[in-house]
Amino acid sequence: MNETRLREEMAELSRSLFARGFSVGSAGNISATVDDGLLITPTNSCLGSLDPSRISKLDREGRHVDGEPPSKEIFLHRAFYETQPATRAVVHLHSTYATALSCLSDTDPNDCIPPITPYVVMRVGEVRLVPYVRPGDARAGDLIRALEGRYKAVLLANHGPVVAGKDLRSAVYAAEELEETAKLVVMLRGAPVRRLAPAQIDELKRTFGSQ
Ligand SMILES: O=C(CO)COP(=O)(O)O
Ligand SMILES: [Zn+2]
Repeated sequence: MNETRLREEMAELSRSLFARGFSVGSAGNISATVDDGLLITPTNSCLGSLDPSRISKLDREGRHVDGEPPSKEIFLHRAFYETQPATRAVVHLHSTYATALSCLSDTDPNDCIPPITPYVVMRVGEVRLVPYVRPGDARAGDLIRALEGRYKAVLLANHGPVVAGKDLRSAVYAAEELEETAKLVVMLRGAPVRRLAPAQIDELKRTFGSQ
């Protein structure tokens, strides 16, 4: 996909997320790689009304070369690209239910989202909790790098989800799947939930791979 089309797709998918309440105000940020660097939503921008031509562009060394100033979470996004060669897009939201799980003190930090449906296994996988740092703190990048690329999705404690994908649409769909599964997890709190069995999870991985 060429850069012009990718900019348009970033604005379209962002608008769709905003329209459905996955992001409010100026919360959240989205990035995707291009041949000579990466595109990322401008800091303090509203995902509901991005101007494709004003999306920030950084070169391969991380220098701001075009558009408005980049999201302050650029460290977070770059850490995913640095540790996951197949990742081409990263989506960070403050979507309600995933953020709720990121605030609950009894969320298992190694297994924030249990494998309760096939699609969360196929699109998201295991989700790790990343300790709290303030929004825009470069240490978020260090915390992601310490995971050595093992997780496609994480929850930032008391903040929200971050999801990586092989392209922009995959990352957005995975972020939506994560949010809807988080909603189920919150709805089912206290109820005797049946997780998918390890053999069922293996079958999904064998059949569908990592999509
Ligand atoms: O979600 C956000 C911070 O965590 C929004 O920050 P930016 O507006 O700088 O992208
Ligand atoms: Zn945020």
